[in-house]
Amino acid sequence: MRLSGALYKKIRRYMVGKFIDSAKVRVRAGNGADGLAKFGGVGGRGGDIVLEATAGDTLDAFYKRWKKKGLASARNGDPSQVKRIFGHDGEPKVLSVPVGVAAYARNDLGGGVLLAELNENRERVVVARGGAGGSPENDFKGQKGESLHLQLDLKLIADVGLVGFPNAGKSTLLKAISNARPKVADYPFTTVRPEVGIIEYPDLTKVSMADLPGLLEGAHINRGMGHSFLRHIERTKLLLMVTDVTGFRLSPQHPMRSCIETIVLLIRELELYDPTLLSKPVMLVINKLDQPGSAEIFEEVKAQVAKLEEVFEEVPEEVRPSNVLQFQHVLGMSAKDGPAAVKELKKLIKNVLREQIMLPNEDDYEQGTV
Ligand SMILES: Nc1nc2c(ncn2[C@@H]2O[C@H](COP(=O)(O)OP(=O)(O)OP(=O)(O)O)[C@@H](O)[C@H]2O)c(=O)[nH]1
Repeated sequence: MRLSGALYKKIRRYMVGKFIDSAKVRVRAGNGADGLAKFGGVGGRGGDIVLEATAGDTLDAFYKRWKKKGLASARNGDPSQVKRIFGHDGEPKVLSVPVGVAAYARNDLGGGVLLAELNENRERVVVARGGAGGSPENDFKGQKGESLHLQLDLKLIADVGLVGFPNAGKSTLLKAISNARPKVADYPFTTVRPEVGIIEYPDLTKVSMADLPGLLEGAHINRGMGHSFLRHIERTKLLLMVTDVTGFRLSPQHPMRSCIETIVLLIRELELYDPTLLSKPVMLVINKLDQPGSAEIFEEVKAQVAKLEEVFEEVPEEVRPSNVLQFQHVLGMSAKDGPAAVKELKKLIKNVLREQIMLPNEDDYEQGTV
């Protein structure tokens, strides 16, 4: 096998998409207003900072809304006056965030404390409390509102993570197998943000599957979308490697990779990013079997992946993965043919996950720390 050539050649800029799965903003809740001691008047309470999950909202939009200002603040309470003895409370500030966000209060050491996770549309959470109004309890002195550095992380926890080079058919597969309706187009990087679909089974089992943007050679060094989404793979229970039976070529300036080469390169990328990733169960889907001549290639590749150590021996040292991977299943299909074509895959996914259920769930965020 020839794998030399410009392996880490520069990727054309316009092809490199971006998605934001983490955003920061400073928040300041309103201060409580002073009370009027002489008449026993109570000052208004400061407004809270509230996060509200909105389906369809994105962290990109949140980032754009707040990046310039950098600070979101709620209104202070109104003081108690002779005319209005109970001062009005300050309006809360409601910040719209995407569903699936985890909110952390950052500390000076760069760590953070988990404040809340918003997993339902319209779910609301107060992240900074407005100060109490001045009253006999506090000597009629309005209290300061809380302020903190807020970090929002898009928490993508899916059971299954689809990985593969661009254009392998991951979005098409997700569409065929789940309720997700991702955008599919005939050019690389259609998937610019992880899309999650739910696979439903007749026995009501539900399995979530995330389509992660196409991996690139060099993703481990943050090429393409690199780390930003490899991070999400860490939290999945099962990896589904999707390859195009006809191979992959990023552009005419890049070398053509055969199907088996893309498999080796994918293993290498995942391993270089985090060797423990490959201790998860991995299934291999060889897609686009409707292409002419693909049946023979499929049989050949199937035989090769059964003896990966022999394939690795032929690979130049600089791209050779260190560990031989054992795929749980190797499946050929044409995702384009829709749900019937992925029936078998659907069954296998459930079986593999069933076997894994005995394992501890390492995927969740550790409560309280980031
Ligand atoms: N012939 C054939 N084409 C397919 C099949 N599956 C997907 N395609 C086509 O391949 C192209 C890429 O499919 P996508 O599903 O967008 O691929 P992807 O892996 O999600 O791509 P990225 O978003 O770039 O990572 C589209 O034109 C699909 O119609 C298949 O089974 N057979």
